[in-house]
Amino acid sequence: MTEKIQRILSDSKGARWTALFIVAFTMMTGYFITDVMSPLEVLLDKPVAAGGLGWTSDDYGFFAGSYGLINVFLLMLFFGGIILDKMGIRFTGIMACGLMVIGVFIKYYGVTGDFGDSRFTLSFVNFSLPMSAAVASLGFAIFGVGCEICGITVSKIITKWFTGHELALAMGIQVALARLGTAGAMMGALPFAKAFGGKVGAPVLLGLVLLVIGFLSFIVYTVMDKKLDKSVEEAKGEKEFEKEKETLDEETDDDFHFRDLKYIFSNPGFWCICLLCLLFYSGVFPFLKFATKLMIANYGVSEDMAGSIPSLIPFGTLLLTPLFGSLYDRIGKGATLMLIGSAMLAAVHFIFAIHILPYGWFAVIIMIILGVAFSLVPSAMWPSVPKIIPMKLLGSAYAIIFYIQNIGLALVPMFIGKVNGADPSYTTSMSIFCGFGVAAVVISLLLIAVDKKKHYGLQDANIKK
Ligand SMILES: C[C@H](NC(=O)[C@@H](N)CCCCN)C(=O)O
Repeated sequence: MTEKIQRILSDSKGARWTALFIVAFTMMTGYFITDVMSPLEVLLDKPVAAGGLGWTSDDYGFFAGSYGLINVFLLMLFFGGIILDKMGIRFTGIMACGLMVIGVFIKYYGVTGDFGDSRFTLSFVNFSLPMSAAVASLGFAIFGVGCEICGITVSKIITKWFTGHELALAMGIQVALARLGTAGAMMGALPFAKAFGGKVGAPVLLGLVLLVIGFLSFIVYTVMDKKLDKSVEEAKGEKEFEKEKETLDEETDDDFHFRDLKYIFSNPGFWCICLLCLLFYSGVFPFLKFATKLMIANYGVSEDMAGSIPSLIPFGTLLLTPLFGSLYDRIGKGATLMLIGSAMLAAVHFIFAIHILPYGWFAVIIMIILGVAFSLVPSAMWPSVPKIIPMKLLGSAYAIIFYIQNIGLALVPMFIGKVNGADPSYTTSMSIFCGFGVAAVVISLLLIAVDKKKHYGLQDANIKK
């Protein structure tokens, strides 16, 4: 057994943590870009003559939701999972990073180009956007395809290196670093734009530069990935090692068959996780897009500080996601962690909806609680998927979960943008977000029941003693 431990690269602690930090950095740059425009709504809606882009809250809602448009309507994320399982990690990761860079480039052109008063109009569906919003949305949608495919690739990479080791902790740390990207964007984008004369393009350009560095770091990872595969190949000949290999590396094309997808689709635990993911994340990521303006409108926070309060959510998750992940590794209770997180999400949005204590300090406390919820659910949800789905289908499984989640990420901001236009008090939108939390609680309870019946082991520790 000891001899075996020295044979695959992923059994070296140093190697697997290095691999993790490299790909986590790539993801972090992707998350920075995802939210770099979230605190900028206050600049975007200024008239063009005043240096803004003249977007309405409806335009902004469309832009925010465009992230998931191609993923959802062209099924790109679904195909991305199949590409990942068929073509492997290296090809898919590089393709995804390339898409992210192209998307941000277009988005940058959208927010900096001179489009005058021109509009993009589809009269047959009564749809019209300022041209800058249309171009930026196109870029964001292409970026969204790359970012989501990169996300499932990174999840598969972590599972490949950490199965049988600190899987949930590793996933927790990756998610935490990604949140650092979100927090950096939420806190830094508005001051950065203001430092450049209120130019929306400045933080986007910064994000583009970071993203290119993230792309380069993924290329470095592909070298490690090759080495891991080689080490597995070398050990392949040894009989006692065969079984381990099956679990640890499923990169070979012949292992994936389309007919196997029915295993995913017929799995009730998988559907519970999909629904929970859709509901929970619909209550968090789209909320972040509107939270800065909510702080100004309902909590009297100054424009300069307003982005810092929602940034407490991702900042809070920095420590807590790995902490809860490590708890899950050692003690288990993954499904219970998801239930508690969902209940906290519902409670927080309920408090926002009823407008009690309209003070900045109170908003800070509520955001911290939301940060805890946003650590609990992801730290347990993502490492639970490999307990339900075999490794060779993991890319497809994560892709389907992300696909369903993207329906929320695309449609909820568009809907909330309209709702906020009609009810600027935020009561309606916060009640909708609260509804997502309540529904997530119901699904978490269902997941606990299904786990009991099917023995997935969601309540068991991940580290085998
Ligand atoms: C790991 C997980 N990622 C996702 O849910 C992504 N589908 C969404 C990413 C949105 C920002 N790019 C998470 O962040 O918890």
